[in-house]
Amino acid sequence: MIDVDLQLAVADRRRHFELAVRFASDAPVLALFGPSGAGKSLTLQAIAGLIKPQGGHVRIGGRTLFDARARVDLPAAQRRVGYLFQDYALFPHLSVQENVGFGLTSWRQRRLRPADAQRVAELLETFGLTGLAQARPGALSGGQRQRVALARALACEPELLLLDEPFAALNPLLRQSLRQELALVRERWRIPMLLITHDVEDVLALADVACVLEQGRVVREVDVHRGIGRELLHSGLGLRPPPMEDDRTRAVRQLLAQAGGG
Ligand SMILES: Nc1ncnc2c1ncn2[C@@H]1O[C@H](COP(=O)(O)OP(=O)(O)OP(=O)(O)O)[C@@H](O)[C@H]1O
Repeated sequence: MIDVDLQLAVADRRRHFELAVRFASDAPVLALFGPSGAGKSLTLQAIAGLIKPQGGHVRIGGRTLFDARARVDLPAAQRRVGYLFQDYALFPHLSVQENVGFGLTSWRQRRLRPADAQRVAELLETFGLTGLAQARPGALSGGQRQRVALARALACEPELLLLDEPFAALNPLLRQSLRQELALVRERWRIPMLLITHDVEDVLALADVACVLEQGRVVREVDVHRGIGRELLHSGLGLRPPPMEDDRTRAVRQLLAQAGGG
C-alpha cells in the first residue's frame, strides 16, 4: 500500500509551482500520468527523499518515510525505495558490479559486507550480467545498461520501485526488453511500482491504476483493467458507470485524454 499526501512549493525567478498531490493505492503498478510540468518528477523525488516537502506524509506498506506533523523524515538511503532514472545515471568510472552495489557501500566502507556482496552477485545472475561484472557501462549495449540500472535500483531490497519515464527515448527493441524485465520484477519480487509518464501507451502496457496529474494535483483516478474513472477534483467520489462498449482500451484512452482538456 502506498499512501502519499504531499504539499510542496518551488519557485525560481520566473515562476512559482505548487504541488498538492494525494493518492493511496495498493495496485501492483500505479502510474502518475500527466503533461510536462504537471509535477510528476517532483512527486517522485519527494517520495524518494531527494527533496523535502513542506507538508503531508509518505507511507509505504505501513512504514512512514515522511510525516511533516510527526517530524519524520527518513534520509533517502533508509527509505528502501528503488529509483530507476530515465537515463539510467550509471557511473561511467565504476564497473557493473560497483554500480549495482553502489548504494550499499558508505564512503567510509570500501568493501561490501558479505550479505550485500551476495545480493549483488544474485542480481547480476538474475539479469544475466555475471560475465560483465568488471565491465564499464561505456562498453555495454543499451539493453545491458538497462539491466544494470534495474539491478542497482533493486539492490537496496526496495519496498517500492520508482520509474521515471521508463520508456521515453527507448527504441522499440529496448522498450520490449524493459517491459520483459519489469514483468520479471513484478513476478519474482512482487515489489510495487510507481511510474511517471506522459505516454498513454505506457499506462496501457504496464499500469493497473493511473492517477491523472494536472497542475500539481491528482484530478482523476483510472482503473486501467476496467476502463472506469473516478473524478477527484469536482465531484469528489462518484464512480462513473462502466463503459457500454466492450473496449476497455478505448475507454482508458478517453479517460486519460481528458487530462488538460477539462
Ligand atoms: N527546483 C525547482 N525550482 C523551481 N521550479 C521547479 C523546480 N523543480 C521543478 N520546478 C517546476 O515545477 C513544475 C513541475 O515540475 P516537474 O518536473 O515535477 O514536472 P513533470 O510533470 O515531471 O514534467 P516533465 O515531464 O516535463 O519532467 C515545473 O513547472 C517546473 O518548472
